[in-house]
Amino acid sequence: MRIIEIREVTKPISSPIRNAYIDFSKMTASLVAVVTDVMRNGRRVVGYGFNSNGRYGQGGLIRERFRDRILGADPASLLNDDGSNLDAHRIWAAMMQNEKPGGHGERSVAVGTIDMAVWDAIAKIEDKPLFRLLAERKGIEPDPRVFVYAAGGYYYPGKDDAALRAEMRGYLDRGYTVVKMKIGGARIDEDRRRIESVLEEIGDQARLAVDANGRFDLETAIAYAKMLRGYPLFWYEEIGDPLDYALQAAISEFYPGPMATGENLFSHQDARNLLRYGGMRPDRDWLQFDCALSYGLVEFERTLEVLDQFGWSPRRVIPHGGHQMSLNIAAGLGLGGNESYPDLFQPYGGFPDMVKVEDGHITMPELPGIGFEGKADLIGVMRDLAE
Ligand SMILES: O=C([O-])CC(=O)C(=O)O
Ligand SMILES: [Mg+2]
Repeated sequence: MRIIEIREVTKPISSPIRNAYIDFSKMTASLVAVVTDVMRNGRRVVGYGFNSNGRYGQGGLIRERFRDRILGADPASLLNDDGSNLDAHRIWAAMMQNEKPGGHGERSVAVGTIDMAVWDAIAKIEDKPLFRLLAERKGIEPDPRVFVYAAGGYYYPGKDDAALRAEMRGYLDRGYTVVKMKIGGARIDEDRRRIESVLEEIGDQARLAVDANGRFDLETAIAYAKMLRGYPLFWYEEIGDPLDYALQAAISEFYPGPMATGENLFSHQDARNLLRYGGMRPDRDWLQFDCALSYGLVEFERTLEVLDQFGWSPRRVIPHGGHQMSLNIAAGLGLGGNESYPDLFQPYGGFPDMVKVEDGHITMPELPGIGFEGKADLIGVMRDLAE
């Protein structure tokens, strides 16, 4: 058994939307295929992965560094002890040889994208859904029913409050019970008006989360905290710079409600610093580490160990990114749920075609691997790359 090829293509996932920090007019994503020599159900096993939105495609790093380390390794050194499957931890170690510590953002997306494809291949070789494989390996029961929330509410040229309300209404109509909108890309009085109009639209049918995308300095963060704490929000997300743990800690003095952050922390060491210094409260706050941006599931398992050491339940993690990899981790390892972008970042985001949102939850289908084969538009572009 061996990996015979690794392919990468960088694809556009652009749209005219804008958060408080960036627009997505030039956004790209890497799509990766890990091609094996294994046959299952009459097909060659190919694992697929892609990186989450918000960071650009990583074709250079994947093609120039990480692919060749895997393909150059002794194939037997990448297998599990009995040689019956690939071993994600050994493949990860092969990718990371000769890499210095620190500086995680430089390579964590490239490694995380390949790691997703490796796990897809491993679960397909076992002919099981990834979430079942993960639970089985950990000796726990999977929970195929996963909480999901609808992320959107971006700034968009010409978008007024009526369009924002209509967008949110569309999420409620599709079964979501929590919706998210962007803040910090307009003046505070304008954001207050946008928030009030969404709250009026959703009434008691849903809760609202707001996301500042790391835009605020301390003064602005406090001004928003004082404004936002008057509303029953689901969470106040990514308030200041992702690495400014002192700012995050300071805001808990001003904002008693739930806060969320972590989508721009890319290693278990960064996660540990957040828990050490960020003043996050395990009884109400949320962590949003996204494996596809942060060295993959091999590293995410280390992050979950850090959480455990600091007394945090995996239920407090609702990853960023809206991809099926995190859905599998949520169902298999007991996370609190997953993000979803019902109208954005297609075909990469979203669920297999037969999956419906009901009362804010989805139920995982029984598809081998991550489940990409259940999403026709997605598996179409994947197979174009490698089959
Ligand atoms: O706009 C983005 O970069 C995405 C984001 O923060 C989120 O989904 O929480
Ligand atoms: Mg965010």
